[in-house]
Amino acid sequence: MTKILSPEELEAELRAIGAERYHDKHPFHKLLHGGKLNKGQVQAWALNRYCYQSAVPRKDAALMSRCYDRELRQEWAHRITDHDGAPGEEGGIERWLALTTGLGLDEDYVKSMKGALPATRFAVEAYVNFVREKSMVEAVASSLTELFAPKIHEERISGMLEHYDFIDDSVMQYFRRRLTQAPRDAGFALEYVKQHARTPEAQAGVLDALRFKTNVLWVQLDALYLAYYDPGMIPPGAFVPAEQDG
Ligand SMILES: O=C(O)c1cc(C(=O)O)c2c(n1)C(=O)C(=O)c1cc(C(=O)O)[nH]c1-2
Repeated sequence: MTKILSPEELEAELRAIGAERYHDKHPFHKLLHGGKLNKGQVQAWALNRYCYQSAVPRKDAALMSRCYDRELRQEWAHRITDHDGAPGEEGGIERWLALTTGLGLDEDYVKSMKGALPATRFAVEAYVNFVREKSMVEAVASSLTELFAPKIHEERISGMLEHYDFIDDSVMQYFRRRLTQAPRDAGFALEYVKQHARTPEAQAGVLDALRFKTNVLWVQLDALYLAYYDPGMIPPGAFVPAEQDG
């Protein structure tokens, strides 16, 4: 029989999952941050990652549509405008497009997602569906990878600015903004999960939700690695970097 964990023990288990499985451990991220990729490979990463960015507000809207707790909705709502922006105000998706445009990609092509890898599209849609279908506490727990995001964003800002002459500070604004947004969001989600997962079954569910989400992130980097690094197996229809970019 599984025993019930105290809120502190549950937090420790959640953090252990991040320490073992978060995508900062993936070889593709090490290549990206360490300056080991060429411009075409960085373009491929950025245009695939656009799919994730554009799915995040949809998954947050899916969560809100099923939520009967007004206070939770009140707290969750800003996540949508953080990404989509408000009228006259820039959001995360526009900041992401500043990065892809700065890398020389056509905005309409990026937004069309036509060049994205099949695995990227399946993975991000699996995240939206997970949030649509699972319990509220599992849906909230699936966002908890964000507990581990600030460290990777710091590494990305410094690593990419240092190593790539085609990256400058103006296109890294997306990550700078996330340095304050992610801890606030993750802190709230962690408290919610600690308070609401109070049976062994619910606790097993939230731990699995976080494992699921680390897989959503990991598999996207596996696909980038195989298509654009080694062995260079680009699926039909996916983005092909221009010759001069390496
Ligand atoms: O660059 C990254 O490695 C990274 C990871 C994650 C994450 O851990 O899910 C998010 C983000 N960035 C991010 O920028 C973001 O807005 C975001 C929202 C969410 C979420 O699950 O609601 N994760 C993430």
